[in-house]
Amino acid sequence: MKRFSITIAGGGSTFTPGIILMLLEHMDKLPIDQIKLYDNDEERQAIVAGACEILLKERAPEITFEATTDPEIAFTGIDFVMAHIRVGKYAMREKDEKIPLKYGVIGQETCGPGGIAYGMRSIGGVLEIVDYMEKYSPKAWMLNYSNPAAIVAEATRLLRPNSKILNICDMPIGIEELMASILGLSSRKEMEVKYYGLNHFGWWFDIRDKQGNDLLPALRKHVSKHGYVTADKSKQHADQSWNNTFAKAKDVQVLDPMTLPNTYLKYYFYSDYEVAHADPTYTRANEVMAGREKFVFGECKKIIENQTAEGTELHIDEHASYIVDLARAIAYNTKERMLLIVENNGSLLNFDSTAMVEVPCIVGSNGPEPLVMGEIPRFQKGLMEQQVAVEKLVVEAWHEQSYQKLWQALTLSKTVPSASVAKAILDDLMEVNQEFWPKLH
Ligand SMILES: NC(=O)c1ccc[n+]([C@@H]2O[C@H](COP(=O)([O-])OP(=O)(O)OC[C@H]3O[C@@H](n4cnc5c(N)ncnc54)[C@H](O)[C@@H]3O)[C@@H](O)[C@H]2O)c1
Ligand SMILES: O=P(O)(O)OC[C@H]1O[C@H](O[C@H]2[C@H](O)[C@@H](O)[C@@H](O)O[C@@H]2CO)[C@H](O)[C@@H](O)[C@@H]1O
Ligand SMILES: [Mn+2]
Repeated sequence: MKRFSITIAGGGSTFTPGIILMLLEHMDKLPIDQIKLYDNDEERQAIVAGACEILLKERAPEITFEATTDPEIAFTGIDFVMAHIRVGKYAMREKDEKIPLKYGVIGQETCGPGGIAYGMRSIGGVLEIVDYMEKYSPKAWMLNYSNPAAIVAEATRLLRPNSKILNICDMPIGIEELMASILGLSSRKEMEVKYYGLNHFGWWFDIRDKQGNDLLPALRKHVSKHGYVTADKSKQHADQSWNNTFAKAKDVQVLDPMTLPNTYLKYYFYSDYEVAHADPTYTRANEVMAGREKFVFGECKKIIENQTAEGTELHIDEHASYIVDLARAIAYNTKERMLLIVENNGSLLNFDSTAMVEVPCIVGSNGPEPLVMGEIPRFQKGLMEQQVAVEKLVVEAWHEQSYQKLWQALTLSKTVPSASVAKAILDDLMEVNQEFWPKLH
């Protein structure tokens, strides 16, 4: 049986150890010959890599392991690139979140001005990795979950139309796990869903069990009272801020009680509430640096110091097993049904055929085949048209180095109240992003 060679791009990510542990757990489904870590920050990656090397030697010595900052070494002889880079790292995420809040506007990683600023940084980084992959391993596939996935996906559609890249997000997966828990099902895989939207901006409109029974009414009843908060404490997020987001889905769902919403719609429907409840001096970036980053890097350092991973608290990121499902779909033509971010091309009948939408697809060796989700209602269509225009304008702004288009993008974002506020935020963001954005004219 063929064993696969994988490069993790963004090797120094807080998610790398959890994903490697997850890959080890699923070796029966996707046998691995080699794992390489690639990052452009040697020092940061060295800590994660040092720990992963020890962990792999102890738990799967048959896997060859290497960490590098050299693209030729990283991308030669591989089958898959799993990409989770964060251009500008948490220092820039903090600025993305805090600058808009100064103007009373949502400060969030992927929604509103913060997501636009992050998109302007990510496009170049992701395209560079696609190009390395195509140069050194032209048959490989890139499984991308670097954010902001909506903007990154539009950039690859427009600027690398023939590349073998699949854009995927774990947020619907996380929410479906909560739905399964709410329904008392053992796994989200017991549900078959119909969903439409853009990344971090979508709705479930049909959810059934394998016998075809309609599960939506029971879920709607629960969400209208508790959002996606489930009684099973083991399924709840460790961070209160995430649990607040899951609870807020209760208010988001009211806008269209016939569907179930993605949680991040709260930033568009309840911007005033979210801004009022944000601390402009301590945002999610600060929470993540003090929480996930400190924990992961602390544990990695302990492993290196002790020269063993025995007793480590690093844990498997089981919900990331969707990445194995995706790799298997390509490798073994499994025809798995998965939500991916793909070119619409008629999946949503009354929507821009060139928009990158999030819809169920059948995934096989030749990539994804989007399923037809039909016509979308006027409310969602209006919201999505506005948001997809923002995303396309950002990509055009990056490509054409256009200040004007980026200003339009910010002005069009539902989270921004006026063109003058958009300009003030843009000028501040441009100032701190000089190292990362193309020069705008
Ligand atoms: N779509 C999803 O479902 C999903 C879920 C979780 C996280 N993410 C994304 O995964 C990414 C990583 O998140 P994190 O919180 O672990 O961030 P992190 O900052 O801990 O890790 C990102 C790594 O990328 C590296 N990097 C930055 N630019 C690079 C480049 N041009 N080439 C190679 N490496 C580069 C950084 O040095 C860093 O080590 C983010 O984009 C995040 O938004 C996506
Ligand atoms: O603020 P962060 O860095 O913790 O998370 C941002 C990411 O959020 C999503 O992933 C969530 C997931 O939806 C949720 O269920 C839970 O399990 O945590 C995940 C992140 O820790 C989202 O899909 C990503 O794109 C974001 O980067
Ligand atoms: Mn996501």
